[in-house]
Amino acid sequence: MPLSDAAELLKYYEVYDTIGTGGFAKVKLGRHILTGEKVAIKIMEKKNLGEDLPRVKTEIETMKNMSHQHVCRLYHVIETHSRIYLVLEYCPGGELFDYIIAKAHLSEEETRVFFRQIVSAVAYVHNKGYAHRDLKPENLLIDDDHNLKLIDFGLCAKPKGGLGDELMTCCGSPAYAAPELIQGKAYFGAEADVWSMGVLLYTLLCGSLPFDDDNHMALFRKITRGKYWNPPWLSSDSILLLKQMMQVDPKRRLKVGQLLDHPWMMKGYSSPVEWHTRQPLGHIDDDCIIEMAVHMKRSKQSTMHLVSEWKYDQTTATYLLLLAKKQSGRPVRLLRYI
Ligand SMILES: COc1cc(O)cc(Nc2ccc(C(=O)Nc3ccccc3)c(OCCC[NH3+])c2)c1
Repeated sequence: MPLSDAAELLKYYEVYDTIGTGGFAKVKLGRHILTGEKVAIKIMEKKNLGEDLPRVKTEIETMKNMSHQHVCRLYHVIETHSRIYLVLEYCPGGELFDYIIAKAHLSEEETRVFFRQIVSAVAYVHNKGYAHRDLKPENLLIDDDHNLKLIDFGLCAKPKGGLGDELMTCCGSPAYAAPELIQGKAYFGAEADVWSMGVLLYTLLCGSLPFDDDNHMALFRKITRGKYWNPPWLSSDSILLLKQMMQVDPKRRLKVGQLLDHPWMMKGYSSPVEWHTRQPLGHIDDDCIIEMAVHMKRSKQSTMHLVSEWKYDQTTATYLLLLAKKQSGRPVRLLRYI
């Protein structure tokens, strides 16, 4: 990578090998020097983004508003002459997609643990007025506590008038796309996300896609028909929930609110899905502020003020990574000798 671009990144991070290459981005492993915390660094060449640049800007603004235990966290945005770097939460368990493949399919119990986390993340995103629109196992990563983190808000939308407004752009992966979306009809993002979650639930329980075909048109026909095979190992409760989520008519489809305490979701649990965030954006942790104040030789007050500006610069990254350290039970300490 050209020195000038990398120099800004290398001021704050050690950069290791590439762990993923996507459409117009690649993801490398990294380590934040000051806290020692591992991170994922999404690297995008501006020249390759072309007309997708506005979409990336949208994703960045969306992520700045997201702080939730099941949403991958954005720590730092570095824009240089030719690149945009996103420093993101480290999720060493890899993709849920690979996890399902490795186990053929998951038990109903294990699926329920994961699916409650997915519903928690999606309910939070919807409550913020966004629809994700690209829900699939590839966009759910497993962190080092074996919890799921929702990633990739590149296709998410925030309709001007809130989720009550209809969307038009057709996007996401066809196999997970709702019938109304692939028919080019005006659709509600929240309803389309519920369909995709139904497809996701099916892949977790069955280890395959409910609607699949190499031929695009054949796939579209299957989705609009809405008929799929239920493997013999599915419980009748699972079959019912899948049916309620993969309703071709979006008005007959389950709402996210009904998922939170759905009987299938409650089996073995005593409380509905907790979708509120455990790390509200406004809350500033005292221990982290004090450690930063000492390190920056600033007053606690001025450090608190600086962090509260949430510029997603080195200050934001240092604060959030110190907080991550504290939440993982590691000492709230910055490297002294620098
Ligand atoms: C909001 O979070 C986002 C947004 C986005 O646009 C992209 C990503 N992508 C990420 C984030 C983290 C990882 C990661 O930590 N992976 C990893 C780390 C250690 C071992 C194995 C995987 C990431 O990985 C991409 C490759 C996974 N196949 C992508 C997050």
